Amino acid sequence: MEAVRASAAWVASRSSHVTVDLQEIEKVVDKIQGNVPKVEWDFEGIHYFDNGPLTVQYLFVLDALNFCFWPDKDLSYDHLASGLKLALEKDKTALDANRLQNYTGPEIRQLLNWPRPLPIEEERVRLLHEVGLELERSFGGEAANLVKAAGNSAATLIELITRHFPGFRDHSLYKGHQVFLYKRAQIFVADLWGAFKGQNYGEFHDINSITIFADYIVPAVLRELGILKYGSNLSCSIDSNSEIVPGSEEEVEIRACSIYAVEKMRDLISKKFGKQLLSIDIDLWLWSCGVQNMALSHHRTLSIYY
Ligand SMILES: Nc1nc2c(c(CN[C@H]3C=C[C@H](O)[C@@H]3O)cn2[C@@H]2O[C@H](COP(=O)(O)O)[C@@H](O)[C@H]2O)c(=O)[nH]1
Repeated sequence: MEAVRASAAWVASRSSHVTVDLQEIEKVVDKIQGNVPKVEWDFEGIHYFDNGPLTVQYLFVLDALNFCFWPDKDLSYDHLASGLKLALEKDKTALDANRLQNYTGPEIRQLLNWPRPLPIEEERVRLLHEVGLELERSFGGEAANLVKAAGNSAATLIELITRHFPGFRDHSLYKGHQVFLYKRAQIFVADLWGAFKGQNYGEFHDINSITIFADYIVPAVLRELGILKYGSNLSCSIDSNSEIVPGSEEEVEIRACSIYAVEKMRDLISKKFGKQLLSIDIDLWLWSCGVQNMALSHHRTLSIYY
């Protein structure tokens, strides 16, 4: 994930709407004494898990749809995770590759037991079809085979996912440079690692190469901590719930600076306290703080990537 780390640093060094405050990072690191509170994967108790290939299929479909919940104020990630879990418990074939290729918008709603159209529903339909089709074409219909093909390397798995599934190619252009963010591909690796506790389908020798997952919750937490500082125009837009245009400098800076800030935090913890933390663990801590703070205002971008 060197491309993610390097391009995020490139953006951070040229950023004008967002600044990373290194002193605030140091204050936070000192306050927690280098000990990031441990948050268990599935602390919410909402995910499907059977310790086998169906769990891998579940997590891949989950992360294919793991984006943009905020336009419906009653909808959250939890509905997606628990909705797919229930659907699978009722019918073990619900996420089979041939079924994924044929779902319609209303059928996905039914699957998730959601009473009205989902945000950017047509894109969710298209992405499910893409996942079903390519899993069938190249991986015998099973996400478990995709994971096996990566040979226990997180970087290889992300490379395979982004090569085979265009919907996971979370790139942007910033001042003429290509920026790699890979939020949903990386979170899939982290979900495997968390669910299978680093064993079996969750065993990756290079799990430390993963960065945080640049969504709309973690940047809001970093801003609340004082680590990210926004310029006054951007602050006003976010606090008044105006939409931030996808691919705009503001949006790319928010996401890239979040990745960069956490990598800096990780380096500092290593230097000062001699602890080698995973970005995944920092991410889950920050994200769990964010989703518990209902008052947090986050940036709003219509995006299929996060
Ligand atoms: N950085 C980061 N972003 C994450 C997650 C997760 C869930 N991870 C699961 C894995 C293990 C845990 O037990 C979690 O259940 C979702 N998101 C993002 O949040 C947003 C949804 O927010 P709201 O509208 O309030 O539900 C949306 O962009 C979604 O893509 C994460 O872990 N890290």
